[in-house]
Amino acid sequence: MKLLPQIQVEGGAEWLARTATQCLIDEARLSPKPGLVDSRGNGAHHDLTLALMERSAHSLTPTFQALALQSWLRPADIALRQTVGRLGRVGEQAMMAATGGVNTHRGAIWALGLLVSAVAMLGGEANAPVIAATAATLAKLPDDAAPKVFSKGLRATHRYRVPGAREEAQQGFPHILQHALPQLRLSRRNGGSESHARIDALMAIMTSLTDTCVLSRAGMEGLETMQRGARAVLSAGGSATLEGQLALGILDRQMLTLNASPGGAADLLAATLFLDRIGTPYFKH
Ligand SMILES: CC(C)(COP(=O)(O)OP(=O)(O)OC[C@H]1O[C@@H](n2cnc3c(N)ncnc32)[C@H](O)[C@@H]1O)[C@@H](O)C(=O)NCCC(=O)NCCS
Ligand SMILES: Nc1ncnc2c1ncn2[C@@H]1O[C@H](COP(=O)(O)OP(=O)(O)OP(=O)(O)O)[C@@H](O)[C@H]1O
Repeated sequence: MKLLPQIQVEGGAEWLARTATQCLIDEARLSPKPGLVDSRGNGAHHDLTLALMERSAHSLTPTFQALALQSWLRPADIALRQTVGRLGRVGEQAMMAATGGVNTHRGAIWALGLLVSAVAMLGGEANAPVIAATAATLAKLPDDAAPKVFSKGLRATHRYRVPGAREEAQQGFPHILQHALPQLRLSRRNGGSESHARIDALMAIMTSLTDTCVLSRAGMEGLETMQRGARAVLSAGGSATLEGQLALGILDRQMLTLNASPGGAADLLAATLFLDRIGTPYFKH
């Protein structure tokens, strides 16, 4: 691993932060996403808009930059875990200040924050499996300074005995590595547009994620509807095909009827786009 002058570290951190923000914006604009905020509208959300999501994404750039700078070539230890936890909470405050108190990106700060830190720990250059494994090592460490809050996500994981956002990270983001990235690349190879490939990657996540946003709002019926509907889109040939688009339309209507929104899957799509982009390392530009 090469040691870089501070100016290059700062440039690398800035690039990581800008890339993470751009992935949040790309995710938010991508359409049509069932139940979620997209370029068409607010989906199942009454307090979210695309403009708010974009404002929130921009408010997080300094947080991602600070995470990258503080993590640069550092080992995964308790001291770094505490720093990352503190910066993540500062990011949540910045998000809340930018949105007037609306939760636009809590799950996304968690997933992308850990991945930005992991790339920086690896000196700015690594492949997706190594980055995800490094992020998992960090996520598994305890953060004693974390306030003991009983969140909606935690309540859903206890009630339904399923893994949530914490576990997804601690397991090394299996929905990104085993579902979303392979589907993104397969759909691109099959000649679909970039938007179709991204929608298919979202569907691949939704086929099996236990998304606590969906569970909190629509229970197990909502989760099963999401997983079944996403499988139907992919087995119809994906969103580039007419059959796939029909299945996607059905799923969209079902999610709206159930007031369900796969916010966790959306976060993991943004994180997938980030890992996909990091495949072209900054220092090789
Ligand atoms: C772990 C987090 C996401 C809290 O999770 P929890 O499940 O308790 O609560 P909450 O309902 O507030 O948020 C969960 C969010 O995760 C996303 N999500 C839901 N289900 C899943 C899933 N199965 N996999 C991944 N993400 C999911 C959704 O966006 C959801 O809104 C996070 O807010 C946290 O604890 N942050 C502490 C700061 C920190 O340590 N940061 C370090 C990295 S920056
Ligand atoms: N395009 C998107 N549309 C909606 N949510 C998204 C989108 N992208 C990511 N998310 C994620 O979804 C989460 C918001 O979901 P939700 O509104 O269900 O959370 P909540 O505020 O805890 O619950 P509620 O709105 O039911 O009170 C955010 O943490 C965010 O990271």
